[in-house]
Amino acid sequence: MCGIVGIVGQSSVNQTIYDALTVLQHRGQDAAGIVTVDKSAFRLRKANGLVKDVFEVKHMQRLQGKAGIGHVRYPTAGSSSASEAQPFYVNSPFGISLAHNGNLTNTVELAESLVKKRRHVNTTSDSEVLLNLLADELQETRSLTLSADEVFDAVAKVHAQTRGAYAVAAMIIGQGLVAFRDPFGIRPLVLGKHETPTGTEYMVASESVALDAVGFEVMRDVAPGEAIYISLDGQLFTRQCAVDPSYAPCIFEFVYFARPDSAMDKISVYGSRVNMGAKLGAKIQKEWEDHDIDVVIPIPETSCDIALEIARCMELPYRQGFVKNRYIGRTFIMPGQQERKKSVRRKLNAINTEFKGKNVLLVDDSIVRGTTSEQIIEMAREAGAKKVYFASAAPEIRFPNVYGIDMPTTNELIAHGRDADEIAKIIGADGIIFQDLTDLVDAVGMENPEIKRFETSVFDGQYITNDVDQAYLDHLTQLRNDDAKANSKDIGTNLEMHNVCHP
Ligand SMILES: O=P(O)(O)OC[C@H]1O[C@H](OP(=O)(O)OP(=O)(O)O)[C@H](O)[C@@H]1O
Ligand SMILES: NC(=O)CC[C@H](N)C(=O)O
Ligand SMILES: [Mg+2]
Repeated sequence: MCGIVGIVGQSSVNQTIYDALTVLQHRGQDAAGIVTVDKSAFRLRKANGLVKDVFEVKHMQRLQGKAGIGHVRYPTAGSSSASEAQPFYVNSPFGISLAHNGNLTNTVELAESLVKKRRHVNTTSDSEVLLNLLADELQETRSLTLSADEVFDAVAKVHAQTRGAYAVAAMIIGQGLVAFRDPFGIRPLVLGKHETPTGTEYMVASESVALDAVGFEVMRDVAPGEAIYISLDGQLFTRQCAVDPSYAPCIFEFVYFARPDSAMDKISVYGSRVNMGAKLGAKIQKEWEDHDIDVVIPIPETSCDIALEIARCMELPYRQGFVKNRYIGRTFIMPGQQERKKSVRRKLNAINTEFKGKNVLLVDDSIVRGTTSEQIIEMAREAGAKKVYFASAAPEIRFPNVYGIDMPTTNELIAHGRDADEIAKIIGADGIIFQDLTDLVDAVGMENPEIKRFETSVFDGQYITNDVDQAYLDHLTQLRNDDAKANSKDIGTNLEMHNVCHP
């Protein structure tokens, strides 16, 4: 899902960006990077790995400057090679560095158009394409000092050509920080500030929790299609740059990706998860009137808030039957199925006494590939459970995601072409129940009734950008099935190309 941060500060920003990235680590565990503006030069450090491993003291010392951007990566396009870690850099015009959360759906066409404009894209990343597109539009301005309007005009032209999902923070050397969000606001972006004796500092980030953690006050969400420009002397400008913007934020952010202590588009992630629990609890009671469930047990970590509410609604005990190893990251966003599979048992362990002789209802936020549920049910039985029921706070996921979640192929989705009974059989559950899509939309939407629509394509196959057809999905399957990804891992480890990235 990737996390992005951008700051124009009054003093060194390296530590603040680092701290913000650690708080956004749940959005991407594969690679991390920071770029700062040190007078007239960019300082860059990026590599594969977690934030704590990528940045050593020597890197932090080199990341000087009062403005910068940062990124944590969960690859959803291109390869997982270190050369596709972000931020990306182009030297003209000015020198621009860009961090992107999301996924473009017309990368191939855009890349072809850039070739015709004699622009070189050195990796297979859609984010590098986006950077070159922005650079190309800024190139048109010809002025040595950019006005906010010139920056916004360039963003408007980027919107006009780009399809898909994108929340972006880009630093233009000698000028300022530009941040923008796609016209549907599929990916989140929030703006905040911090008053200091020498002036106001501004920050953009994927989630409000990043601002909270570094002492910035949340001002508001960046609107769909809107761009924010903060000049390096600290002036804030904003403009709507899309022709027909309308809200359709990705509902999966609320189901799984975002941290519960974040608010996105004025929707409390925690609140929406509690609502999901209430809706699902009511459905279970209605559909399984004579159930024999003894206890509700969450599958840590994301589902805990949901399971607690289900238990409350059903007047059943809630018990933490699984203990999570805090040193293992999120399994769903790991790059390969082998790794994901191995990690479940390393990550979660059952407390036998909580299962012995009981009929348990296991709760998860979602079932995607079924990697977690299948192994967890096995563990529950090994721990002595009599019957194991399963509840998912999201409906059946039957369609690929093309907007920044790595679910590119239908075949890997356990619910694709299967009904609930068939899914229960595969994962070994005695019964399974899924949230209805209308209930999920209500659960999230009731936190902010102003948002009338969400991006729900993984559940209903309706792609909001209207440009996704079967041919595109087939192309994606070819590009990003597990075998293709495994083969492309080592391609292009060309970090040394980046002249500002020292070892
Ligand atoms: O059906 P699957 O393909 O297994 O995917 C779904 C599971 O993956 C996620 O957990 P994850 O371990 O990534 O993170 P969490 O600790 O935040 O729950 C999600 O919360 C589900 O448990
Ligand atoms: N999850 C994301 O937002 C990924 C951003 C970009 N598509 C990449 O793969 O690097
Ligand atoms: Mg989970």
